[in-house]
Amino acid sequence: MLSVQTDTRISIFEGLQIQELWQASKILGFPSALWRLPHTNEIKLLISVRDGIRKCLPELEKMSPGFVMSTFYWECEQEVLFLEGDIILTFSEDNRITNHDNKLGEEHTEVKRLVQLAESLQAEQAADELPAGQLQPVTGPLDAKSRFERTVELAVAAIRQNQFKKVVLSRTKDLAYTDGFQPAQAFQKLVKAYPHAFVSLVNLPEENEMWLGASPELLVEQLSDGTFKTMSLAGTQGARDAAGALIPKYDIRWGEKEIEEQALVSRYIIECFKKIRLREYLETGPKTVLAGNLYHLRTVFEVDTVALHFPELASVMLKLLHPTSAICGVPKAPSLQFINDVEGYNRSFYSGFLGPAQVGGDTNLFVNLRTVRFKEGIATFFAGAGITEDSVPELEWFETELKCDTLLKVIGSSF
Ligand SMILES: C=C(O[C@@H]1C=C(C(=O)O)C=C[C@H]1O)C(=O)O
Repeated sequence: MLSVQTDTRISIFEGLQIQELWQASKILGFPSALWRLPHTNEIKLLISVRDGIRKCLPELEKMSPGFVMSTFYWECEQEVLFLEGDIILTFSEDNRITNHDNKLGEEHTEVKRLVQLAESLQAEQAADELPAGQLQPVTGPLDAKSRFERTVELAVAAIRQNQFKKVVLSRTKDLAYTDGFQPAQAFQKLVKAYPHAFVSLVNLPEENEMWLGASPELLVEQLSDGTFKTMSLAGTQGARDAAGALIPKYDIRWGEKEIEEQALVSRYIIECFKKIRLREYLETGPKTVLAGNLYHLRTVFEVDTVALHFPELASVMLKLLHPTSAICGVPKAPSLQFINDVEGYNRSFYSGFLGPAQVGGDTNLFVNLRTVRFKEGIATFFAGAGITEDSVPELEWFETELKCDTLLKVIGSSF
C-alpha cells in the first residue's frame, strides 16, 4: 500500500514542552491547568480552548474529563468552576509528551493557533534566555503579625466561652513579582521538591489570576477501580532542626494539643460517614507524614464503593465534608461564622478544593493549601493554623510563616 507522509510526528504537539504550551495558552486566554498527583511521575496539562470556564454542580461521576476548582465559600447546591478537558496532554518528568487527548482534532482553528504560537515561543526561547524576574516585599500593614495574633486571642477566648472547640484562622503574605516570573518553571520546581504533594498551577483568565500550590491534603478521591479515599490531616510541626537538617520521623513527638486537633478532624469525617449510614470503611493512622518543611498527623479513610454499590460516594462526601474541620472548625456553623466575622479578608480559592475530575476515569480533589495567587504583579501567599484552647498566638503566627515558606523557599528563584 502506498502512503504519503508529510509530517512524521504522531501528534502536532510532539516536540513541544510544558513551558511554551503553558505560555501560549496563557497568551491566547485559554483557561488551563497543570498538575502532578502525589507519588506519580506524570504531569498533565489541560487546556480549555472553547468557551472559557464553565460552571457546574460537582456531580463528579457524571462529569466529562476536566478540572474542578472551588472557593472556600461553597455550599452544596452551588456551582463550581469547571475547566473542560478539550486538550489533555501527559508529560514525563523530563518534559516529553507521552500521551495526548485532543477532543477537537488537529484541524481545529484554536488548536492550530495554540500549536503555532507554542512553536514560535519555543524558537524564541532557544534564541535568548529570558531575564530572571524578582520577588520583593510589598510595604503592607506593618502590624500583620499583631493583627493575626489578636484574632488568635479572640478565638481562644471564644473557645473558653464554649462557642466552639476549634477554628482555623488564616492570613496572607504579599510579595511583588516582576515580568520575568515563569509560572511553569516554578511549577516544575515544586514537582521536584515535593513528590508527596499534589502540585498544581491553574490559569483563570476571567479572574486574571493564576494559582500555584503544593497541597498535602486530599479531600475526596474516586478511582476507576471503585476505591474512595479521604483523609484527616492536622497538627503541625517544623521538620528541620536549627541547622536545617531534616528531623527523622521516629524522633517526632506530638503534644496533646496536636493529637486532639487531628482527632477532631477524624471524628468529623466519621460523623459524615454516619450521616449516610456508611460503616464499612478502612481507617489507617494517625501517622506522622512529611509535607515539605513540615510534619503533620494523618489518618486515611478508604471505602470500596463497588462492594457497597455506591458509585456516587465521592459527590455525596464532598458535600458533607467541605469545609472540613482541618480548614474551618468544630462545630462547623459557629466556627465558620467566626472566620467570617474576624479573619478580615476574603479567602477566595484558598482552602477551597481543586483537582482533576474523570481524567482517565479517576477524580482526585485536594484542599487548596500551601498556595499562592498571582494577580496584577502581586503574589499572595495564604496560610492558616488550627486554633484550640491551648493555642499560643505567637506560635500560631510562626506556623503560618512556615506554611508560606513551603512555597517561598522553592519558587523564590523563579522570579
Ligand atoms: C490551614 C492550613 O493547613 C491545615 C491546618 C493544619 C494545622 O492546623 O495544623 C495542618 C494541615 C492542614 O489541614 C494551611 O496550610 O493553610
